[in-house]
Amino acid sequence: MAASTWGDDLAEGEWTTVTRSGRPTYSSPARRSTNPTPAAPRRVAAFPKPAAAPTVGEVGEVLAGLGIEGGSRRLDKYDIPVEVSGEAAPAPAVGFEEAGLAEPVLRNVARCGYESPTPVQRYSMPIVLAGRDLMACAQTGSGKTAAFCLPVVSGLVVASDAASGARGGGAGRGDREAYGYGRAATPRALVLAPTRELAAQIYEEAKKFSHLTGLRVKVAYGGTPMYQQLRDLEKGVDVLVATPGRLVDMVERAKVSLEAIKYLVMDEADRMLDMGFEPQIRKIVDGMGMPRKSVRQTMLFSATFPPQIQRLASDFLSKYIFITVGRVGSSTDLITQKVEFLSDGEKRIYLLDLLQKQSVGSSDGKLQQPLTLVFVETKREADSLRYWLYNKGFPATAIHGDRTQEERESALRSFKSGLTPIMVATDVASRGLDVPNVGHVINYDLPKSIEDYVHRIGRTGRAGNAGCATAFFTESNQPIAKGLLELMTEAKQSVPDWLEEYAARPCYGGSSYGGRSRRSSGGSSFGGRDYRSAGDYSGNSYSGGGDRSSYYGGGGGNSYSGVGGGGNSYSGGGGRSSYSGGGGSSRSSAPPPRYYPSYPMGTSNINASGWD
Ligand SMILES: Nc1ncnc2c1ncn2[C@@H]1O[C@H](COP(=O)(O)OP(=O)(O)OP(=O)(O)O)[C@@H](O)[C@H]1O
Repeated sequence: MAASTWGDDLAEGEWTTVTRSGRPTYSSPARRSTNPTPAAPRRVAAFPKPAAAPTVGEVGEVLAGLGIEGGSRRLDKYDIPVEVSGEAAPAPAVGFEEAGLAEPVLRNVARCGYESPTPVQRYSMPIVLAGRDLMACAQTGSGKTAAFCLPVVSGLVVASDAASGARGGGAGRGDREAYGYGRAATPRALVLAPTRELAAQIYEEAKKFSHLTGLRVKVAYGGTPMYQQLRDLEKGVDVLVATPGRLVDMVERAKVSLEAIKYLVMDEADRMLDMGFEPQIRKIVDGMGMPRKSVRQTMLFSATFPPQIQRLASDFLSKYIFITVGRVGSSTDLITQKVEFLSDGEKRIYLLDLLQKQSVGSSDGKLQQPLTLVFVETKREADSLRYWLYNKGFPATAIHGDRTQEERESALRSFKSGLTPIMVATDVASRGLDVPNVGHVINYDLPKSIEDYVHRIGRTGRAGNAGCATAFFTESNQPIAKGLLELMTEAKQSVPDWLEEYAARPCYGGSSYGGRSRRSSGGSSFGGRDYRSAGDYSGNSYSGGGDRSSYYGGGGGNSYSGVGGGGNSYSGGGGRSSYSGGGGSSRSSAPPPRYYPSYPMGTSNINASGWD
């Protein structure tokens, strides 16, 4: 192919992403049709959907290509356990209307095409609307953003209406009149997120939920000139979404005041309170004029909440309610997980093998590739692997902290659109990013902590869709073996014998692997059970730890039994590993836990003789 210098600049029309028909249907992103919008229950115009690469059904084809059955299953109902602890927790809402959201917010929910709330939304909305603090642990892709945005936006709308009523109607929302050029912006809600891309994503969601409410939603993150963001803030802000570093900078320059904060939300809260961010977070919450915890309302959300982080987080909360949705700190059942034992030297060849197997060839020589995220440990490796893949004929882009913000955004756009369906990433892309229809997450380098693994694989299998994740395990990953074994067993995945052996070995290095993190590495403490009830889960429980909540759909009783269901062989070449997915935890007895490459493959797109 006539490759351009970089994956991001890939010439149009050369590659395509997987289509339902299996035929190559590549066209420029501008011409590509958008996914059908689900029927809105209320009569309002739906928000336009951005052009996205493959559809849900198409991801199913990817899984089928990898030998996994049932991948395209769209779940309408999902039986999921919910646990609630804390004093006098409000009952969950059945639907958005029953939750008590303000009318304009309900219209925006309908515009988004959301028919019924997900479990984390059902439980969170009444808690937040009742003015309670909340720590919520819910699986990746389960709708946490709306779970905090909707009640916060609704609360602000109601407060603004009350204030404007007290003033005798009149102008606008809230204390808009108090703003002016040169004055510090005084948001009433602050949402903190650990990465710029996640802040930008939450901002877009919050804007949708605030549409036609009169609320002003603004965003502030680093890597872009501050003056533009400041000019925007000077026009007034009700909801500010920010990364901690840029926010501290703005407050120190007296451009933003935190004195009017009524709602404080930390998304990916366990990451935010990990060693790297904690000092900044403490400064923002305790040292920059924000109202104290009994005055403001504080909400912490994540898919993982190690007990030691919960303990730390409880400093910021007042008489809070804790909810866990889904199995404790686990990955979702929607993701079929597989782990391969490799040496470092085998990784690249194996990766090519995987990518090749999931490529679907077509009559005119074009290849189709599902959206695939490849996680590596270092920025250098991200660049190096991306070049290498590109030279092997795979359109890849990369995202990591050494790229400029413009490059990062361009990489993400290129990935989302399917122009470069492979994205090599460091952990900067592991949390929160919601890219529809990512079919495969490959942990080329496993992370040091099991929480990071949970978040990484959570980039697929989102919002009721299926996905798959493959991990490359090397000798040096032994510290994570125990956590991985527990996680995979709990998610009813096929676990190779060798992983059990590694998990049983004594692990030196303890729970602060590398000495840089409070997070757990290999142990079982990654979960989300309320640390206040450790060992004795009896007190103040709303549901008694077993309410089963329907997911993405009203009514009930359908229970989801796991992805796949039947011993499909994943690997093809060599036939060493079974990728059976659902149907109960199984132990596959793996012959020698080594990878024997099935190359050369004689494919049209890979220069099989040119591996390095
Ligand atoms: N009630 C709903 N009905 C249908 N789709 C929904 C609903 N709520 C959220 N979604 C969609 O589900 C997807 C995942 O939501 P979101 O990004 O909030 O997940 P998350 O729980 O924050 O995931 P992560 O832990 O990875 O950050 C989004 O595309 C969102 O639009």
